[in-house]
Amino acid sequence: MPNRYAYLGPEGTFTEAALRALRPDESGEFIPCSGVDAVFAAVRSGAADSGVAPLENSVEGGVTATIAELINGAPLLIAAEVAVPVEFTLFAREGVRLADVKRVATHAHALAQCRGWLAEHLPDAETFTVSSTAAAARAVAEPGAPYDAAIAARVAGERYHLTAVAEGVGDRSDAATRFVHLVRPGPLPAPTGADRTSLVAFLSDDHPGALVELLDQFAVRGVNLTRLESRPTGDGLGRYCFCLDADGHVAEARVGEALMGLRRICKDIRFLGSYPRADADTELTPFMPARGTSNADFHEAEQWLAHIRAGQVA
Ligand SMILES: O=C(O)C(=O)C[C@]1(C(=O)O)C=C[C@@H](O)C=C1
Repeated sequence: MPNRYAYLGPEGTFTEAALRALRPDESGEFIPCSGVDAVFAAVRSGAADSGVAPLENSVEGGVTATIAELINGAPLLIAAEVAVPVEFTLFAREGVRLADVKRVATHAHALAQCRGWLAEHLPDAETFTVSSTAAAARAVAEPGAPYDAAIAARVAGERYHLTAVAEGVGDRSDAATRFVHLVRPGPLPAPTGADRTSLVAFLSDDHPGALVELLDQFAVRGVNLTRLESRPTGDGLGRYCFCLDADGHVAEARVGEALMGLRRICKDIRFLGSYPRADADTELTPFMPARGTSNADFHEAEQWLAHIRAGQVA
């Protein structure tokens, strides 16, 4: 049976482009979902074997719907990631000129990345957010569409037979979104030497320095953090948990020990996976572990302790 992949649809989303880049086989079945929550639900229920969702954007930051699903509900693991460049085009039905555009639809994250362009070129246009950029393009293509134009990926414009009214409407031409491949809990991908570990930490109590203690668990073991985001737990104002991405794989001593340190000081930890880093081959500066924090250093110290415990004190 081919692999069934759930993704934020419909056809033509940036998420679909991410899925095409991520999937290990060419034969999979694509299951377009109407929201990130539906992607998670499909993977959790087994309706899909895995799913793809956007996690963070280089301009607008974290994708709240994905982060909320990762924190809450039945746990899923991140098995892989990919960064996709996001370039936005303003699409309309044939014959519509820029001056005719009064109502623009797109995804909230896309809108946030095109605000400057819209303010300059369509200052009077009303904007509407829909479930995805491709959903906006599809809606514009329908007869009697409630919108004049959609901001979407080039493939979405082609898929729904729209005409490009303006290209490169994003405020940053170098914008990129990081997508994650979600699976039900199971064996972890093997370490590659350039991996990332994601988790959510729930503090035991609120006291001065609580966040510093948490960060210290990584710092003293020479583990580099690549993302730290606080999200409300939902248990009342001022109650937050912390979503972290760290360099390295949980199979590495340095990362494993940091996680054990967190386990000792936190109320709860949700492990979200260790998986190959998408930017591994673009890394310019090789990672140099701080003194005493290389995997070899950890291994040597562990052996030393084992000898002492075994009564083999030299
Ligand atoms: O609407 C889409 O095409 C998506 O894949 C979602 C999404 C997002 O959630 O940020 C992905 C990349 C772009 O930043 C805009 C929208």
